[in-house]
Amino acid sequence: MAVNVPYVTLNDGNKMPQVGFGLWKVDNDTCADTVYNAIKTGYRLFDGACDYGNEVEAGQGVARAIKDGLVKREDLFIVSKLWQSFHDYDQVEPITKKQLADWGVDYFDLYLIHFPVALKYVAPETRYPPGWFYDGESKIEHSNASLESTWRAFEDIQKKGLAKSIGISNYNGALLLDLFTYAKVKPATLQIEHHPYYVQPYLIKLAEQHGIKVTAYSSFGPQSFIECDMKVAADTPLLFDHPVIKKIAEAHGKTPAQVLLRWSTQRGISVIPKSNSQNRLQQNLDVTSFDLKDNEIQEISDLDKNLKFNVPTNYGIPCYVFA
Ligand SMILES: NC(=O)C1=CN([C@@H]2O[C@H](COP(=O)(O)OP(=O)(O)OC[C@H]3O[C@@H](n4cnc5c(N)ncnc54)[C@H](OP(=O)(O)O)[C@@H]3O)[C@@H](O)[C@H]2O)C=CC1
Ligand SMILES: O=C1CO[C@H](CO)[C@@H](O)[C@@H]1O
Repeated sequence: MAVNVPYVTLNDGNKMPQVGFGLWKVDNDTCADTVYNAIKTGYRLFDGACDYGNEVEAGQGVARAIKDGLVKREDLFIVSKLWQSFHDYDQVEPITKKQLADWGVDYFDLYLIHFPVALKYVAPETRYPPGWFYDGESKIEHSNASLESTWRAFEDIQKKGLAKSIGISNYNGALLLDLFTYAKVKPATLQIEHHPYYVQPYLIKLAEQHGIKVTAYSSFGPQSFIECDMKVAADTPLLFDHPVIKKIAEAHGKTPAQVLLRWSTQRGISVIPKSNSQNRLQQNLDVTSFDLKDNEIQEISDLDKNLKFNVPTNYGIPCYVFA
């Protein structure tokens, strides 16, 4: 049976499901079916990106669900992101339109600046207009497109109705404060890495003080410590194996994954887990049927190690803006 998820109200009045489905690492050949099944299971928010390379297939899943009468377009909340190589003011509207065409829809519910670092690919290319997408061989340079001009382009695509809400991802506190000096429209959401090993309480507080809703990505933390600094990993169990998480999961008769998602949603933070398994997809959606006690939330928050693992390397070009 499909599960109903709660909605959060954004600072522009739009309503966003608090639990969504993340599309990173969803294979192209299974993506349409995965999205279709997720809709059937009750997912209404899909978190995509140009960089994930599966927006066409995700759109096919959406189109099939609409054709079969499972949902209407307005029931869905489609999120996409601007990739780093499209930050120039003049690139933003054309690439947004290209991504909308890939999805087969005429507006995004939310469009985000993916990373606050502008790049340019100096190369011929295949998938996008010349120089617009990485071909695996070209030279990459930093671009001098300012974040202010990219945000201005975002405000303009919102005015044109291409995105109902606009937001940012991977901004730190300093970049957020800088944005407040020039933004006419405040971001509706900030999407960041957020799990018990990387809590970022001050950044979250700053966003909340300015009415910006936070979305957590990588809610389960690293899946293997090969992804992290091994020195940190030595005394750091995977979150699914952590005794505190396991103890709380057992106390509630839930899985560690559900506890990790509930730790965020109960504090007003949205989540976008991805799963290729129908069973896990179903269980990740059902995160609000239990409440953690205040001391359990605190115990989980106390696991913080300031351990960020999702650091984009972008083929050797520095993109690290985190403190
Ligand atoms: N803005 C940004 O820069 C970023 C955004 N994102 C977004 O966030 C989404 C989620 O982040 P991501 O880093 O992929 O991490 P997730 O937190 O979604 O973790 C995904 C991993 O957890 C496994 N998993 C999922 N559900 C369960 C469960 N119930 N029990 C056990 N294992 C489970 C999945 O395996 P399996 O599929 O086998 O179930 C997969 O290996 C992305 O899809 C993307 O949309 C992610 C990173 C950066
Ligand atoms: O969103 C994403 C998930 O993380 C990856 C690695 O940092 C990014 O490249 C990707 O765009």
